[in-house]
Amino acid sequence: MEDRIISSEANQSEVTIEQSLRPQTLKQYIGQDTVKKNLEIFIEAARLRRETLDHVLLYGPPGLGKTTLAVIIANEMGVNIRTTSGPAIERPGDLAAILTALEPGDVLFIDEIHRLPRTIEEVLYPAMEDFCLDIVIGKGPSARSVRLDLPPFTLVGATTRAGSLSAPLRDRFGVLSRLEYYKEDQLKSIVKRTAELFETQIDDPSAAEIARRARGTPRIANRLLRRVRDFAQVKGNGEINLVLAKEALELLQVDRLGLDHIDHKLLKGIIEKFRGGPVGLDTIAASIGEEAETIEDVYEPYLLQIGFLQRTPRGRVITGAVYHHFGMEVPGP
Ligand SMILES: Nc1ncnc2c1ncn2[C@@H]1O[C@H](COP(=O)(O)OP(=O)(O)OP(=O)(O)O)[C@@H](O)[C@H]1O
Ligand SMILES: [Mg+2]
Repeated sequence: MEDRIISSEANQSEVTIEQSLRPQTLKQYIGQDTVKKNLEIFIEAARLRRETLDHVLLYGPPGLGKTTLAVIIANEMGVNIRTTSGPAIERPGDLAAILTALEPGDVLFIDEIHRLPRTIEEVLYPAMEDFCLDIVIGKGPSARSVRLDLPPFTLVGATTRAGSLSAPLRDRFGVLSRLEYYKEDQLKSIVKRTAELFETQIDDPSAAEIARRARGTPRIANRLLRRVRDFAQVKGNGEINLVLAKEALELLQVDRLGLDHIDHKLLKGIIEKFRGGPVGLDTIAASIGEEAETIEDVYEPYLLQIGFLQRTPRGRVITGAVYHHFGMEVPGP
């Protein structure tokens, strides 16, 4: 799969820059008002009672701010954060080592928690419920189980696929927060905040233009801003205005709704080869030479979100909005 400028996943070179852009407090965190309001209350209550915060599960598409929020939770609680991920924990011993090294009240952040092996999950249950570990010492007939007390901690789990989480694990989280795609004005605020951190001048219409094409995703908004800023540096004096912004975005081949050539290929393929559908996922996949799974996980979510594509029992269907977007006439029934 090729690299796309509008990919919602972080690319290798972005990791460091993203860290420097992360808001550090709930106040600085733009949007996600429901999630924020709830967390504010739970954090305040836990602090007043001098207790650890309940375990928190953050779920939602890539790039919406799950990792950012995990760091903020630790900051707001005034504790340390220890970060790991589902696939990084291979044996029960790995998890035991992490858990026993925690300080009382710490946040343990497990990213991609749906990829935790089942055997590890089982070690996690008593740790989450009673702050203890059951470990087996020795082998064969002389093996015995020992119970180890752990410091109280808050587990913050993040996943892009809440559906793949086992029910017993999901049930052990006290707070479940779903992150939503951002609205245009929220993304605009994020773009302006990032520009300020970059010490780059950007006018309002340009920030709005970038926000509109960012597919509801802060990660994409920040990435587009960086590319537009490069363009403004080379073609102008570094300040971003609407003419420069539009020219840069045109060059990046991101259209006014944030669609790129792959989206176009997919949508036009369905129009031209299947008269707008319904057409089965596998048929689409074969016709444009992509894996069905890639289409479902990577290409489709945003097209469904903006109402360009619908999933029906008989297959995928294009909506009238797509024809409008391409300046085509909507075909009759
Ligand atoms: N609410 C927000 N306000 C300002 N910036 C944000 C917000 N949410 C996310 N960002 C920015 O977007 C970038 C991506 O966020 P983050 O890494 O937290 O996403 P994620 O949900 O963890 O993604 P992934 O699923 O890929 O792990 C960060 O650099 C962060 O600065
Ligand atoms: Mg993350």
